[in-house]
Amino acid sequence: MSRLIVVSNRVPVPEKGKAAPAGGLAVALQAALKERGGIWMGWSGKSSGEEETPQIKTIIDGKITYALTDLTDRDVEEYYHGFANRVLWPTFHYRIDLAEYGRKEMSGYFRVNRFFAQRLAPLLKPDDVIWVQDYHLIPLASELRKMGIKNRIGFFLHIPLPPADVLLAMPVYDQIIEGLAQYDLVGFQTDYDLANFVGALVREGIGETLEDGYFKSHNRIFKTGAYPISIETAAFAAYAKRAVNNAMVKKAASSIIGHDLVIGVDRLDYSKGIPQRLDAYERFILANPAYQGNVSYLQVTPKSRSEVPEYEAMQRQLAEQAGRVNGELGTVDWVPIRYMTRSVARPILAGLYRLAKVGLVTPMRDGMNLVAKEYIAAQDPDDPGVLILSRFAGAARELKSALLVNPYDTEGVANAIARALSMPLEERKERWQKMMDHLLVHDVTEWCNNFMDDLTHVPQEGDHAALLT
Ligand SMILES: O=P(O)(O)OC[C@H]1O[C@H](O[C@H]2O[C@H](CO)[C@@H](O)[C@H](O)[C@H]2O)[C@H](O)[C@@H](O)[C@@H]1O
Ligand SMILES: O=c1ccn([C@@H]2O[C@H](COP(=O)(O)OP(=O)(O)O)[C@@H](O)[C@H]2O)c(=O)[nH]1
Repeated sequence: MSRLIVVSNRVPVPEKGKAAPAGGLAVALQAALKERGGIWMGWSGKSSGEEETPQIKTIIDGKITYALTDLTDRDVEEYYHGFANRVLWPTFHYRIDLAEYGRKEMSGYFRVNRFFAQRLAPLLKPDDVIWVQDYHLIPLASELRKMGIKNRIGFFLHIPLPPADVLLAMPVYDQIIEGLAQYDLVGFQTDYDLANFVGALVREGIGETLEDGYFKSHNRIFKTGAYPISIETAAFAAYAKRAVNNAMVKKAASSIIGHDLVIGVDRLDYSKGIPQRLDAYERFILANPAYQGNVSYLQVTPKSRSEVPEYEAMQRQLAEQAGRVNGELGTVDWVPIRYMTRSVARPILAGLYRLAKVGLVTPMRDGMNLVAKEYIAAQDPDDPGVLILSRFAGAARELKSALLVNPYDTEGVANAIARALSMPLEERKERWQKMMDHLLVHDVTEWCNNFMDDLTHVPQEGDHAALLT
């Protein structure tokens, strides 16, 4: 069996003495790496300051080698904060109004990808299979190909892929698309993302669909597909069941006696629709005064990408908004919104999800949204809560028994909260069971296996020649 080489911006290096893994993606990829042996390469998350040529540091854990590199201050600024998070992230989340195009950041992005390719190439063997994760590393295959690397290379995009009119607003869209065409398999979260990709290229006359998901563009043939990512469903359900004994979960449980709990869990990001959600919750309380004093809304929102101005501004905006709503609606013995910016470990989150009668997941746009899936997995089968889910999250393509909402419709979301809190047990059970059955089959191991099966069977670079003539 050929080795697997995973490349991603962040690398979940296991920490000594820490039993709980970082998340479903890490669990699945580490399992695949353990089976085949291989390397997980990426950014260490640290800066080397001014030092221009940081070297790879390796950490060996059984059959897995973690290969990490620092980046210079300039690289972090231009590649990560700059192009990845101020151009690709907003554009791919349909927010061209927030995209900041700068030549310096664009060239920094391509430079860092070249640097990753230079560091990776000497570690490769001819039959290794390479799997690149996410928008930070789109040009990596192109750089590897320039160096003569012929291995099978797959790419999975964790975020949405917008339609042509949005995608093409990005000045370097042609280099980004050409970069994708250098892979052998390009995977998206949903059929909608895939259709947007194919539609954009066909409309612009730079791509052509072939049979079986194959696609022709930039003088290459590659496979495309939708591979919805998921969670380690059974394990997560077990965490939630066990979490009743956790001290923090017990404290939370005793603080909501006689109250219904509504929960929201999101990285602090404009794509997650948190201000719009707070508005909807406020509207719900104002329209349903009987719930005043009887419902608590816990919003867990760890800070993220604080160096990017839009994120920094949002931190202030949200704190003010939660404070204002609490000031206006709160009473001596009731706080309507419990707002936390500290992050919570997943096994504890599992317990908090289980306490909540309603899971509020209302992004304006989201690649998948694993919180939605975790909320379902964490429920008590005898008394499950209700998931309110934005139709613009990738998860909505699968979790069709959730209460699907449009996050731009404040009143619609407010009504959904009222409906969820009063939903009869039988309906809750029926909706939950359908979603849980789906997630037990379509878990993160299945996601990983499906992608790997396709990647190991696509024709290798050079074997397409006949098809191209
Ligand atoms: O690494 P950060 O800049 O701190 O950001 C954290 C991650 O955010 C994004 O997550 C996405 O992937 C999820 C799993 O596929 C998906 O459910 C979610 O909808 C996406 O937003 C990003 O894509 C990751 O690369 C980041 O590490
Ligand atoms: O305090 C927190 C908040 C979130 N998460 C985890 O972060 C992930 C968020 O993934 P999602 O796909 O919902 O969104 P992303 O942040 O990747 O855009 C989920 O596994 C959450 O359990 C966590 O461990 N602690």
